[in-house]
Amino acid sequence: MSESKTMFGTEELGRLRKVLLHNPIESLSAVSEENYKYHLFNFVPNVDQYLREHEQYAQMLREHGVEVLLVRDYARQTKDLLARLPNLPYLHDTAVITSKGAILSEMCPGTRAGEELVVKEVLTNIGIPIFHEFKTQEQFEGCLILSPSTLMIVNTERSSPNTIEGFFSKALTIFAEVIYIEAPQARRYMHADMIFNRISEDLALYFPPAFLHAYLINRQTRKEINFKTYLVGKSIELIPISDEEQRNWGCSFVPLEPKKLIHYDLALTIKTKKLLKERGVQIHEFHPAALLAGGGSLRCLTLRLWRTTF
Ligand SMILES: NC(=O)NCCC[C@H](N)C(=O)O
Repeated sequence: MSESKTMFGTEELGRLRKVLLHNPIESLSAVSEENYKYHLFNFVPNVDQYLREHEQYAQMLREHGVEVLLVRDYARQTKDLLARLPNLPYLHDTAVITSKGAILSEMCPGTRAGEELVVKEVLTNIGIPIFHEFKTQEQFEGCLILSPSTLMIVNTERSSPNTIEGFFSKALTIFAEVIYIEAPQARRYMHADMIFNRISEDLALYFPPAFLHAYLINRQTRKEINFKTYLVGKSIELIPISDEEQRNWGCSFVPLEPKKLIHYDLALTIKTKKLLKERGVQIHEFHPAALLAGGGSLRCLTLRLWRTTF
């Protein structure tokens, strides 16, 4: 395989090398007292402060050796769309990058519709092919790669079960198995990273009440499983987080490398931080204020393009 072919893909749980971010200079001031709910914000952001915090986060990634690409440097034909997409910074929801190319989301109707057009152009200009894109009437806002062999898809309020069903066979051309989770349809569980995330090969955080049903799907069979038992059988320890931690994006962190994360300082309680420290986990904390307006975590702000084994 040539070097350029290996410069994207996030299946490996090793080091985070390259990400895509978007600082929403053109769109954020459009979010007002009248429309912030329509725009899926929790409150009206302080624009200057939001952009400052976003830059601090980008700088933190660079200091940890991560290459940071910006949407504005790669969007050409779609540049005009940047002014009307205030949620474009939450790039994590718009695509998942495999070593075969991007699984491009189909954002729900409303304020986020159209983000995928920008992301498609940007990824193409970066040199990342599109492995799969959905039809315009479908709904799919991301999934989680657990390992080179396992993809996890959660049915949330931002996806349609039919869309997910139609994607299984394509997903199974890359992954040996798909874990499909039915979660409660509520904003607090809007995307998969709100209920589960892996810290290393053998450790993960999760919010048990969100796992209503879990299914294991491979090319031959489909069966209901107990999510925890299945992962414990693969020697993965699952640490449950509390209701409050889940609401504070407890599972939604950015793994820099196994057992080394960037996370909001307010996401986890002292008790969980202690459990993680005892297992050798290092957390680099970031304090958000204006960033909280958008209702997303640092992970949501980060489209991970490339991770390597080491
Ligand atoms: N993965 C995530 O949970 N993303 C956060 C997205 C926040 C955005 N304002 C939204 O509601 O879609």
